[in-house]
Amino acid sequence: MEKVKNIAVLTSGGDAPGMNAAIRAVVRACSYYEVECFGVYKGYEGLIHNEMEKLNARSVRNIINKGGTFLKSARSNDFRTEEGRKKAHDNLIKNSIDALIVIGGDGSFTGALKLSEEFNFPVVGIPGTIDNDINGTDYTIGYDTALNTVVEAIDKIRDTASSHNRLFLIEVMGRDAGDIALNAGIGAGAEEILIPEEDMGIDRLIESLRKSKKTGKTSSIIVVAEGDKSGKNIFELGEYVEENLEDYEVRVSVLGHIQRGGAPSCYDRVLASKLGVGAVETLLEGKSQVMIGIVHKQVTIVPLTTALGKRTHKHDRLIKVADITSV
Ligand SMILES: Nc1ncnc2c1ncn2[C@@H]1O[C@H](COP(=O)(O)OP(=O)(O)OP(=O)(O)O)[C@@H](O)[C@H]1O
Ligand SMILES: O=P(O)(O)OC[C@H]1O[C@](O)(CO)[C@@H](O)[C@@H]1O
Ligand SMILES: [Mg+2]
Repeated sequence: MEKVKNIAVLTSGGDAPGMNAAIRAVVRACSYYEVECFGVYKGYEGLIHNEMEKLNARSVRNIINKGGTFLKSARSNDFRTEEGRKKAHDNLIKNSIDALIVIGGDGSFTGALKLSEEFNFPVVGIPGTIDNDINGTDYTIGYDTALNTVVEAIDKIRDTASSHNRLFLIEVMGRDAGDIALNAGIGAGAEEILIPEEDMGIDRLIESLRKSKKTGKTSSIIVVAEGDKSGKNIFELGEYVEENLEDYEVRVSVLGHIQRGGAPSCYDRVLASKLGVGAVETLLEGKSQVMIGIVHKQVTIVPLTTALGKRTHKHDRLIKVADITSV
């Protein structure tokens, strides 16, 4: 691979708090290592439509503390097609860009890998998603902030649940991953947690709630991940619980997109800074088709194919902790 002189960076998929901090770190690492940096707007959509501009160290001032992504993000259907990726590649070449950093989730990495394989173009991924659903990294950028947002929201709901002796079902994000539900659920002291990776069974849920009522509980919080396996949406689940559990008034709360916003936590800012610098250094070392992640506090480099593979990370221990601590 020839020496990298011009690097482009984009954010893609659902935005996540800390994406700005990651862009800032990429831009400033480029400045440190004296390579040009281009910011691409609106993820792969912007690449297809040639929406990019040169960034310098001053372009990214005062953004480390801001949620969202100033480069904007998008879900691009066109990039899923070979034709779309060809347009994107043509624009990279037209702007003399010789490597691309993609900050995003699993879908964004899948797209990056395809682009790289089809055109032999160097890419490095930085995991940026609140879902924490990427293999080969302990944390993704935005996850810690989202957890804190969820815990704060559940704490507030607990106040009203307790005042009215009610049972609340609270839906959190996570189509395929229970990380937010499980960790925020434990952190907020939820009685039950439903996640996509584990089918608890509705009858066991009712039984368990009935038991805890008998032990003197007067209100309950059930955290439900979007992709839970009950086969019912959260409102249907709420109705089912109300019909099958005596003496409880049930309410449903969907936390929604507040989980994606807000100022990044210090953890996410530092993580984003480490991974942003690591991504530029990795490209300058001539590596490609890899993700920069964090494992046991160490920045690590793993193939994108590994990042996209089945997660080795298991929830078993946390599920047990949740069971023991929620009685
Ligand atoms: N199979 C694929 N082939 C090509 N491009 C893809 C593919 N999957 C996803 N992409 C591209 O990546 C973009 C982002 O993917 P996706 O919407 O799955 O979000 P993500 O990166 O997984 O983030 P999050 O899950 O946090 O929202 C898609 O809009 C699309 O442009
Ligand atoms: O509203 P959107 O952008 O389609 O995204 C919703 C999805 O994105 C995620 O928040 C990840 O960013 C998922 O947990 C959620 O299912
Ligand atoms: Mg995803």
